[in-house]
Amino acid sequence: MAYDAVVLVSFGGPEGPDDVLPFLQNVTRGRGVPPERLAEVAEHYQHFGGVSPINQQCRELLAAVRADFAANGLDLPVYWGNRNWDPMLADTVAQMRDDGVRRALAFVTSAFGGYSSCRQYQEDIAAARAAVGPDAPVIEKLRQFWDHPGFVEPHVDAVRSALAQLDPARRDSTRLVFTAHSVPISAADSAGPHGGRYTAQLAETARLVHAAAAPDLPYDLVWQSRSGPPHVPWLEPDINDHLETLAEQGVTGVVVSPIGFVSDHLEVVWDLDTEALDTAKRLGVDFVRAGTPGTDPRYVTMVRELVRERIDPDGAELRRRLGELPMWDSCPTVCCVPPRRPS
Ligand SMILES: CC1=C(CCC(=O)O)c2cc3nc(cc4[nH]c(cc5[nH]c(cc1n2)c(C)c5CCC(=O)O)c(CCC(=O)O)c4C)C(CCC(=O)O)=C3C
Ligand SMILES: [Fe+2]
Repeated sequence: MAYDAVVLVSFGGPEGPDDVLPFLQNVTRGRGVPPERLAEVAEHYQHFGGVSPINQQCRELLAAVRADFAANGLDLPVYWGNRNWDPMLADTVAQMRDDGVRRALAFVTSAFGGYSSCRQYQEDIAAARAAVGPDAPVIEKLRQFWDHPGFVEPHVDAVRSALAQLDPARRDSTRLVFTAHSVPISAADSAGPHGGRYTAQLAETARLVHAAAAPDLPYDLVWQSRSGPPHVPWLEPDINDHLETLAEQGVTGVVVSPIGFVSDHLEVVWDLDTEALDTAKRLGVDFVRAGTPGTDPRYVTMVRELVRERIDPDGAELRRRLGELPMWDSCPTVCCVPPRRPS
């Protein structure tokens, strides 16, 4: 199968105060997020002048991937389109069509399975192609990469350097805490071809990062950034509640590693660096947040490797991974079927 382009597909974020509300409307259209929650999140964005860091992070990743492709003789143009904000994916796909692209591979900025992390991006791609029409390029999503060394190793190093900032004399009361975006329990239950994959993959990433970075420390996997109406159950505990529990147990310091994310976007700089940090301060717990892959060269190389896996004749042999959970290239149609939303 010949491919003639790669497209980076991401979430998108506002880049000024006037973008915030229309962006949030794009994110939450038809998703039953209460207006109070929306107002609260709008404030988080306005706190940063209405600018989410995510688009700039995508520009930097795009530049790094283009440079890496060029340096390694991979002669494919790299495009970029978002789910929720400019550059919108449909505009990007129209540009790809105008440039004569026939068949492209999509790198999505989420490592995991699940509706929000995987299936919804495939729906975004399908909707963008439908908007462009019958001559839109075919676009195939690259595989999930929760256990790829190019994703795991930057998290490992980030945990190591975060730990180095805590008092070594209090290592006995230090805890490693991994976080990921909470999702409705119904979405977690239906993640992947047989359900439960979002949490299972996160548990595997946590296990791999813990084993390589700090095997002597106890660790937990908890959740952040819960949305939705209060009566709908989401994955728990929340990081803030968990910090309370840890403080009660006598924990004096935490390294918080957001393994659920690939860059320091707003869920990281607000929900962790602002909110969770405040909670930890109030509890008298030392708190260091570990970094995310961002444009780590190993992560950038991973993008090229995922593409090579699919285009090289010996591609299957190129697959690097550290975990043991089942892995697949294209999702079956029954994968991550969106749960019915309670009204
Ligand atoms: C699993 C997951 C990821 C990780 C995978 C991935 O990376 O895609 C993720 C990432 C992100 N989520 C983001 C932002 C938002 N997510 C929201 C709402 C929601 N997220 C959900 C899940 C996830 N979200 C869900 C189930 C909802 C409820 C509404 C719905 O059913 O869809 C809302 C609405 C307001 C609110 O928070 O209630 C916002 C603004 C940003 C951008 C940050 C920035 O601007 O820098 C990023 C990277
Ligand atoms: Fe989200």
